[in-house]
Amino acid sequence: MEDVDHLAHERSKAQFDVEEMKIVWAGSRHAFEVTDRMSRLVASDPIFRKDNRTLLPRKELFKNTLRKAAHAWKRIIELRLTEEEASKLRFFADEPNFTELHWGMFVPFIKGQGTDEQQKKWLPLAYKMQIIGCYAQTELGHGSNVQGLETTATFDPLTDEFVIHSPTLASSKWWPGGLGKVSTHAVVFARLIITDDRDYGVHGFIVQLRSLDDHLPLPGITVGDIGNKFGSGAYNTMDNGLLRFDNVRIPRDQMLMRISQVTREGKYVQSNVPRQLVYGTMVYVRQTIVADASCALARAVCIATRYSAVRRQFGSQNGGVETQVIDYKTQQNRLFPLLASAYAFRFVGEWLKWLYTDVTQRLQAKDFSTLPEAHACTAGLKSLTTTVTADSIEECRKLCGGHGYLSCSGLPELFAVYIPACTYEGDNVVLLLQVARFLMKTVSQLPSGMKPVGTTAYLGRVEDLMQCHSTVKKAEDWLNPSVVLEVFEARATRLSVACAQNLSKFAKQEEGFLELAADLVEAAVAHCQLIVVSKFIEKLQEDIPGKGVKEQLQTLCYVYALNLLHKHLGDFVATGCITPKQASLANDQLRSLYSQVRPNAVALVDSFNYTDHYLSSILGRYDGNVYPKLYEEAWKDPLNESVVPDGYHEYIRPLLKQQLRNARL
Ligand SMILES: CCCCCCCCCC/C=C\C/C=C/C(=O)SCCNC(=O)CCNC(=O)[C@H](O)C(C)(C)COP(=O)(O)OP(=O)(O)OC[C@H]1O[C@@H](n2cnc3c(N)ncnc32)[C@H](O)[C@@H]1OP(=O)(O)O
Ligand SMILES: Cc1cc2nc3c(=O)[nH]c(=O)nc-3n(C[C@H](O)[C@H](O)[C@H](O)COP(=O)(O)OP(=O)(O)OC[C@H]3O[C@@H](n4cnc5c(N)ncnc54)[C@H](O)[C@@H]3O)c2cc1C
Repeated sequence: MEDVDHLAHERSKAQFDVEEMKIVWAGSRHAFEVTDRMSRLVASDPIFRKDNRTLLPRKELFKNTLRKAAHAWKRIIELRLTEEEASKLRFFADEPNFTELHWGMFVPFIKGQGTDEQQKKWLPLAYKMQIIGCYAQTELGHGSNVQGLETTATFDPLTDEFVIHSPTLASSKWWPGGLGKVSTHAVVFARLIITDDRDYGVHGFIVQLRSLDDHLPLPGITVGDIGNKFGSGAYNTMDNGLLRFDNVRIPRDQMLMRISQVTREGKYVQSNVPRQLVYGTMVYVRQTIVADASCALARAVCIATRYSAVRRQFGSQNGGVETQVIDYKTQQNRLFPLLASAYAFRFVGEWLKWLYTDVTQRLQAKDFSTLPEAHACTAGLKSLTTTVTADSIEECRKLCGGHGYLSCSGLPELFAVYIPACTYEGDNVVLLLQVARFLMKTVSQLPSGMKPVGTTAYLGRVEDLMQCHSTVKKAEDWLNPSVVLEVFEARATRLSVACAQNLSKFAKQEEGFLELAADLVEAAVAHCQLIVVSKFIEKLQEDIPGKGVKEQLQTLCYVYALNLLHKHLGDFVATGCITPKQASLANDQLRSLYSQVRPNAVALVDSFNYTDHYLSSILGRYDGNVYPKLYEEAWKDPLNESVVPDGYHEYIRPLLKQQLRNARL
């Protein structure tokens, strides 16, 4: 009972309107209403229970996932859910499965790359789930280097077909989610080869893999699961697959032909659009991964914050209660920047969604000018937010001490499910190198008078930013958005310009890129952090209703920025943006901001509006009733089903008897 009181008291200290903050977090009143309704629907349905997940063997686990996915689809149809509601329902069901790839990649790929006719043929089947699709790009030998893929699609003019073939072991498709056991169809990336034996590079094809009658692989197709992955439960609910083609024939019209076509005569026709549009689905998914990062981070932070308010260690005097661990400055210094990052990623995710919608509309009007920026922003922010989120989930586990290591804390499985986000949809370092390439191009165009726009507009003020020195004289001076923004812009500019200067010393730019890759990655990170800081500041310019809500967000924005400044002090001081004295003032200010966050911390994580079902964590329970529930949970473990364990007679008893005999000798 005592723990329940702790959180009630915490909630009573909040200095802002939590209900209004929930709406800010959700993005709008409508989004809040849909999210709230869907999360409760899932939480109240026993089929979506997930407390036994980590104990199930893979086959049972997988079958259970299929059951849940089928049940989710049944509910979506019965309740006539909209696309938005259906996607929220799947989100709160909270179990990676084939439907993510079907809805998240297969359908968007056909929408983005299919001609009107192709869309008319395939989309209705996919929408009704009469076919199930996946995204088969990566191969055993090549993932990052998409141009290096080896699967071939050779046009046969005699039959008007493509022959899909895996010429080497390394060309086996390897990793696609949903491929191993479920998908009937796949979008397959293969090198297009036309009769003249010319290789036209990588293109997307729709290939049927399994019979729609008995689910057996079609002739020429070898398909299966790639095996168990990191952690128990976790991502093992997904059937990541392998796939080989032995001269499999598909009709010509199954090459996705919006961007380029092969005619009946075998002529290659390139529409007047950049060929990179074939990577468009990756841009779309990277953008969704950024939004998803804020959710995963918020989930870990919610658990760690509530538990830190419940947990007490040391500091009792005269038999009084001990100190809540959340009151230790070290705990605050580790936890509150993560809380601030969750909000920061939420807002940059909202902005990125806007950017993606904008570039999509422009592409439809044949305006390709913002495509490089959209690629750089989605790649860079995907990399930054997933790296921070993965590291932060582990930090939250440590913030929960020993109990964080228990499965029922929810953190080990969250970590195991989340960490591949640093690799899929582009390895995070490879993606940062793409950002660096974009930055170097922008800097190299400055002398010709080219005015950078969008997220690189600050580079247009390169001369000022190379010279400026922060004017901060006292700690409170850091509580000024333009002061903060200026130092982040100056640091990003100076790191990019230094890289560009070093690159110019190489005779061949590609050689320079390889040699300076580590510095280039640091410049890219500085640029991406600047985007997050600036979008948080922009968010604060909006009219945000609700008592105290804006003030809380302001505090979190400064926590986010000043903590980054503290962590990357080397960059800021070495590039001369700030002095060591100003850095120390920033740290003083940060400490005082932590004191402002402290009374609001529990209410700030309540604002995520997560159900106990979604959190699946005894440490993060809304009521804070941690110890009785931990005690109860321990007894549910299969090891505790019998008092004396299986194996006692074979292995423990003989051992004990042996020792007894030895002792007597
Ligand atoms: C509805 C609800 C939501 C659902 C959510 C669903 C999501 C569920 C998530 C499920 C979990 C997992 C799924 C995982 C799926 C996958 O992993 S799919 C495979 C992903 N693979 C990759 O990401 C590979 C990474 N590699 C690449 O992207 C590229 O090859 C690379 C960017 C490294 C390109 O390298 P280059 O060597 O430069 O190659 P090239 O192709 O020649 O490019 C030259 C040129 O093009 C520019 N470029 C590159 N990519 C893009 C792009 N995507 N868009 C626009 N422009 C691009 C590049 O910058 C170069 O430009 P330049 O001006 O010539 O320098
Ligand atoms: C859980 C999961 C789900 C996936 N789902 C799918 C899917 O549905 N469909 C699909 O097609 N694929 C999928 N993938 C594959 C995924 O997209 C690739 O694994 C990813 O793009 C990384 O490529 P890679 O494995 O080739 O890594 P590699 O490129 O081999 O990376 C290995 C190391 O080399 C480094 N490296 C590589 N190139 C460079 C470079 N140029 N400069 C510096 N360092 C470099 C990387 O940073 C990394 O440290 C999935 C992967 C996982 C883990």
